Amino acid sequence: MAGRPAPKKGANKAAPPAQTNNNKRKSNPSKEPSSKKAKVAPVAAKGGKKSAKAAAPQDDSEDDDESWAYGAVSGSDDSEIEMDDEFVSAEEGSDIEVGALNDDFLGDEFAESDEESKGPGAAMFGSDDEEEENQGEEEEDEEDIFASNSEDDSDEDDMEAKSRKLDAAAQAEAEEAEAEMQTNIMLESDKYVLPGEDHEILQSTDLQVVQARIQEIVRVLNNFREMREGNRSRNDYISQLLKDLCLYYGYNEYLMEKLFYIFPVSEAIEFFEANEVPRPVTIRTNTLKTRRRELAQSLINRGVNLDPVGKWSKVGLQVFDSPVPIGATPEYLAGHYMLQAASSFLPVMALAPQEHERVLDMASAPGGKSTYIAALLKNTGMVFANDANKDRTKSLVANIHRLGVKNAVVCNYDGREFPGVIGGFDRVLLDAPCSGTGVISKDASVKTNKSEQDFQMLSQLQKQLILAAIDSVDAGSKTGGYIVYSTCSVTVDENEDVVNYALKKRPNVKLVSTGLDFGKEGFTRFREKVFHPSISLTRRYYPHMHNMDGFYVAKFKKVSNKIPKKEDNVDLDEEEEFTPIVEEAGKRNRGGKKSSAAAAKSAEEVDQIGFNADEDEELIRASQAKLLQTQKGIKLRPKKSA
Ligand SMILES: C[S@@+](CC[C@H](N)C(=O)[O-])C[C@H]1O[C@@H](n2cnc3c(N)ncnc32)[C@H](O)[C@@H]1O
Repeated sequence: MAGRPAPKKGANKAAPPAQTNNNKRKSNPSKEPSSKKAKVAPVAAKGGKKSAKAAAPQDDSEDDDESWAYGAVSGSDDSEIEMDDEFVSAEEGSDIEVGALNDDFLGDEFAESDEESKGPGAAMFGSDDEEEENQGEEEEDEEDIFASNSEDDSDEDDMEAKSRKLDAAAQAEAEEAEAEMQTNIMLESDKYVLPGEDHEILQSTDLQVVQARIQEIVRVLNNFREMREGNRSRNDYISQLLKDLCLYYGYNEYLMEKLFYIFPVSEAIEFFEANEVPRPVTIRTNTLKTRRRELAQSLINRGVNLDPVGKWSKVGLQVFDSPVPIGATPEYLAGHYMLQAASSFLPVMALAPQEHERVLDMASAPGGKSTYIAALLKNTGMVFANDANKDRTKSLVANIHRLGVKNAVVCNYDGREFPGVIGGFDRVLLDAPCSGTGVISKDASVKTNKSEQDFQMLSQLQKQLILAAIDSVDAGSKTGGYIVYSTCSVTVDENEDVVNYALKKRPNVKLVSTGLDFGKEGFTRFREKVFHPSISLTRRYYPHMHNMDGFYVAKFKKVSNKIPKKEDNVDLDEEEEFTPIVEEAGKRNRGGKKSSAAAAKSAEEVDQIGFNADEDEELIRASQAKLLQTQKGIKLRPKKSA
């Protein structure tokens, strides 16, 4: 990025749906295009339109849902129509725009190109000066012709001179016609000339120009054989495109490259464009206190304009607009709902906790998923809502109270210390700390604040946490034995790579279907990487495709509590040496001292880690006794050993 000006402010801002056209990002008023051009969003008008419709994939037939027949949900139509109009203009304009931008671009390009090496464009477009000169000559010629026509004294010399002039005029006209033909040929073939490295246009902060170039390059890449210039390689175009995308959308180069290769070219741009548009506001009905129909009715009575989030959820509502702050209604304060992104319902739905189970939510603050788990358990069983960040557990506790959750234990451990803290869960959710590349529309700082090192550290942490999550589940659970891993990131390093690592390190788990009936399959190959074929069972969610935050969900079934020893584990490279997670946690825990009972065991002893019911019972009893003694002065007699 050396020497390149900082991205324009507007490029970083998440624009509201109705503002996704490039007017928002215009930086050079002197290059203001026609009104038609200004309406065109860069390639992703379609994505924007989807966003504007605010429809999850299964939402289409939601209108038919008779439970909503009563709904005073007028107004949603209006907003939709308004947005549609906006985007229809953008789409309608796009065809015309391509040509128009092409012209504009070529004009700029060739006006600035080296005189000596005038390309085809030099002949086609000529400079302003040349044009004036030609025009002057033409006028002179015309005057001459008319003057000569009016003269009576037509001697031979005069005739010859006039004839020569006529020939010259005809020749000039023919050349001009030829040049015009060339112009047309150029437009028809759509050859796109990349700017040279030293070209001034590379430094341009005129986002209009950058946007036009993005469109052109995408067009070339989509029809490379026909449209590429000379023997330019695909990489030449892609490297220019990546620079332009960084400039236009305001990402750092490292992240841009990471995200770009996840998608086919055009789709990548839809993704980046969708990140500029906020996702719909959604809430989750707290079924511990109310039902969705009742909640919807109460909110509608307050003038809130809403709809079910989609057929895939029985508890979600999408709020289009509200005359009252949706985070401060009496229903909110009474705990009838949680303000929660639609994507964040998915891992809990995949986890599918059953009544009376013991569930661990390993990274749970502020508790959107823990409280959903508690609701699905109908306040039976137990949810251990853990988070390593003590400050964040405050909002977790507040939400647990507000929503009337009575079966939760809040704890504050590094997740990697499990199952040393407590194990033998029926199900574990690991909604892992991640880079947040799925929620850029909410937090644009992600575009620039993550380095390569951050990604390495995150993926390392995620790998350690996923092993701890697996080890905390009891494979013998009668109803469960499941682990769900999720992130709000779309990068492969934080998703498929982590899951693949877990499969390698813990052959006692296998992937199973998430039970979610939409979402894209996880990658089984990505660039040079090849993953376990069962990773296709995992699911990816994208803002441009599902109109929800970018998300990833994987579900494992633990088939045995026995962790294979190193020698059984055929596929490990040196760096991935097998160490039971409890031992690792013990070392890490409090300056290398093994603080938990299980962590104190040697690697041999923890052959069969997972859940040790007696040990847990001991720990719980000891902690209850301590509590009774300190708070109520009651001293329990120690339990007689058998
Ligand atoms: C994606 S957020 C969790 C959101 C939460 N599941 C919800 O639905 O409200 C990730 C959480 O992981 C926590 N975290 C980070 N490192 C952790 C660790 N080593 N062990 C446990 N939690 C950790 C962060 O404090 C953060 O609250």
